Amino acid sequence: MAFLNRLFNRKSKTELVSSQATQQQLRRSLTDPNPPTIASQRARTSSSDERDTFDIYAPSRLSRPRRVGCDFTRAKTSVESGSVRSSNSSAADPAYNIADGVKGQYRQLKPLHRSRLHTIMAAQDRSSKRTVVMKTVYKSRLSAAMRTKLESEVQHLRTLAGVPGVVQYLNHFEDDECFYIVLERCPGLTLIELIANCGGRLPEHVLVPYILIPLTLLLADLHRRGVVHRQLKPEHVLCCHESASITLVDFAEAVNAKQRCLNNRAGALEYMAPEVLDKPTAEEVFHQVLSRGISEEELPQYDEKADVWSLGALTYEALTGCQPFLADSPADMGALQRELLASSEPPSAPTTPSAAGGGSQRLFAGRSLSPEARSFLTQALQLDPTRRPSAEALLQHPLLRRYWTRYQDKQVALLASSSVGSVAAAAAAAEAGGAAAGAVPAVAVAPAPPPRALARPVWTEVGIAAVAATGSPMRGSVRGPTAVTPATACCGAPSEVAQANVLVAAPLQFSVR
Ligand SMILES: Nc1ncnc2c1ncn2[C@@H]1O[C@H](COP(=O)(O)OP(=O)(O)OP(=O)(O)O)[C@@H](O)[C@H]1O
Repeated sequence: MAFLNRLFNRKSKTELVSSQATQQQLRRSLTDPNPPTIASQRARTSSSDERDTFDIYAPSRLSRPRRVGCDFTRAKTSVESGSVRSSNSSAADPAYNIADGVKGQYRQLKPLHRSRLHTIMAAQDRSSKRTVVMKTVYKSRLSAAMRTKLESEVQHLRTLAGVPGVVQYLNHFEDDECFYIVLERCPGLTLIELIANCGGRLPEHVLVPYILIPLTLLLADLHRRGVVHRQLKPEHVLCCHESASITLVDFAEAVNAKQRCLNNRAGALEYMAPEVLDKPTAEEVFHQVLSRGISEEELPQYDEKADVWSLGALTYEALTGCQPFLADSPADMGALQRELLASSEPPSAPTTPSAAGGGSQRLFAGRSLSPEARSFLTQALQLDPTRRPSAEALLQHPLLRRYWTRYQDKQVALLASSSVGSVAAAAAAAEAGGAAAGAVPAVAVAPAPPPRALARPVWTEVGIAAVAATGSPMRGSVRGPTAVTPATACCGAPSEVAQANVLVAAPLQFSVR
């Protein structure tokens, strides 16, 4: 933990600003033979950061071409101009509705990130004083397809409200010029910043228990719900030291595979799975369906394994400091992936990590990775999605099992640091939820989705409830991320191991609405 403290504290000293430009620079520094230090990054941005103006990433300040910035003046003055629409409470309808004055509820603080289409601002809710993030999307630059995507993002964020690890949706509205989505302001650093702060790569003992395990748990949870994120990359994973949690942002490309076909290319090229690379774009799908009269179901599909590939690419980058695959086009990327993974052998059984990773020589050449890490990457980066394990199966991988105790210790430390009030509330909830049955009671008291501020304590409290109601603290050994479903936990004998598993599996199991 001391090591993590040092990593995260560096952020406050350097005052890194999350932005596409900064993050590109960070990534470049990871692959540079002579990477600029964080201090030099700071020197490059400090004068503008201190001014806290809208031009902090003016093109002239960047050594590399970037997309043209937005017209912030217009965004700023739009507060007063025209009507403002706000969301209603119906989760089924993400339409932006009229409600004058909603935008005035938020005081814009500073930009965190901007692209051609939108900007992401830190803002403050004037009534609650809560710091939030406001995604402002410029209507004039939005195509019909993009608007649909935006509505789908809101829909997903609302459906996933309260799921630990998913950025919390707070509000959405529009005025004449922009759409606005208000989200919780996730604390901490993006994974790419964390990697940079750590000198270019993360040690396995930091990455696996604090980031990879929670991220794999979250993916397994999302996939169980049918949601495929499709844009998993280090910039979208926010890592918070204080709450020892990760948060996934940007659900713009997310799709619920139970409701919609996954047949179009989406996501960031560097993290895109081979089976996604050769798919048509959303526009091409649209035209194919229109012009050829075929239904979407007839087009080639892919599934949630695409996220598992991205997880593998992200893990490789975090451990080595280099992106595994870099190419300029989907075709080149496909060829590169095949070339680097050509010698890949069928994945070894998860129980024999030392035997795994024998293939993929080119990808791993010169990389110092443990046998378990090589095995994990070999499996997650399987070219054939049918041979790639699911996120849930990866939870049983030796790499994750090796650090499971450390992950669990972190959860127990969180339990210990929870307030007395939380314990009392959780114990009361446990009692109300059937603690009298003597079985693991937490299952019966899975709480309603909480406000995001409570998202982490939810499963913590559930765990506390389990411990409090059974009178058994975390004593027994934990066998790892055994998939304990509420049903099996209820029916099975409430052994210490079962309790511990419920506690450990809580982030995965108790977030269901
Ligand atoms: N809720 C949030 N809390 C804190 N920071 C955030 C939040 N949402 C986004 N960010 C920051 O803004 C950056 C960009 O966010 P996001 O990916 O949603 O925007 P984007 O324009 O869609 O990015 P891209 O298109 O490059 O993927 C993130 O990498 C992160 O640094």
